[in-house]
Amino acid sequence: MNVPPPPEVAVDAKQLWMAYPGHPPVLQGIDLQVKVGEHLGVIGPNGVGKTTLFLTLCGLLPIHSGHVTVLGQPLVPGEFRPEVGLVFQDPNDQLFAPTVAEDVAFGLRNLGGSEQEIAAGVQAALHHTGTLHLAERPPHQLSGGEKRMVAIAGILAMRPQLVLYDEPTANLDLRARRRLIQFLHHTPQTLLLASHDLELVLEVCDRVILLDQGRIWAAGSPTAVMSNPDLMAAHGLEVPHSLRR
Ligand SMILES: Nc1ncnc2c1ncn2[C@@H]1O[C@H](COP(=O)(O)OP(=O)(O)OP(=O)(O)O)[C@@H](O)[C@H]1O
Repeated sequence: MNVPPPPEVAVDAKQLWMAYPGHPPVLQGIDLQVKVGEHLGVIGPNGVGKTTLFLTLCGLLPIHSGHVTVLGQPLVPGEFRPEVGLVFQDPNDQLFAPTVAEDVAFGLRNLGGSEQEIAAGVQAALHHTGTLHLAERPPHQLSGGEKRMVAIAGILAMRPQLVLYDEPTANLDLRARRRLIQFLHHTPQTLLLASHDLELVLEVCDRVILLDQGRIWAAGSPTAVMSNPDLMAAHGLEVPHSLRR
């Protein structure tokens, strides 16, 4: 049997346009390649299309025009791809089961497999995210930081190769944020990370794109892009403290 080689490019978008029905286009000709294993930051002011880009790349929104492949396969809107995981901006959008363990098991169960395999997958994901001690707790009683890590566990349980994190440090205290940065820094998967937390992007990402009005205005190393005061100011952003002279 001929097994195709694993893709080297995790995301390949050419002239991607997307518009919500009855509204002007949000994504206006995005050209983007993300290599397998890369950690890509997506920065830009409010409302410029970061979340829309992520939802589109996960197949949750229809494409208006353009050509996109994800992990070597053409993107088909509406198709569930367990190898592509999205961690939502608000963990409350993701967590709904009566216990943390059941929540983390949900996606795995949809993939099939024995109860033993599901239990092992849940244990591994909880362990990996440092949330094993929360297994029997109801998700709605958890703190914001705990919810975030449990939401991540639910995605990682499905063993994705590409994970998109939308504002992962929103509402986290300093300690939870630091723990998450360490976690993301060491994550082996290809990672796309949209955030207003520019220090997070600096610590976690190999490369960054600056999105504004649905277009990419700059791409390069996080230090090079984010230390450019004119570029940052032109797009309503500030050079992060650690890059100020
Ligand atoms: N369901 C929808 N219907 C119509 N317009 C929408 C919808 N969802 C988002 N938008 C609009 O699309 C644009 C891009 O929104 P999006 O959430 O992708 O921006 P963002 O860059 O992630 O913003 P933020 O940094 O504030 O999270 C905004 O103008 C928003 O109002």
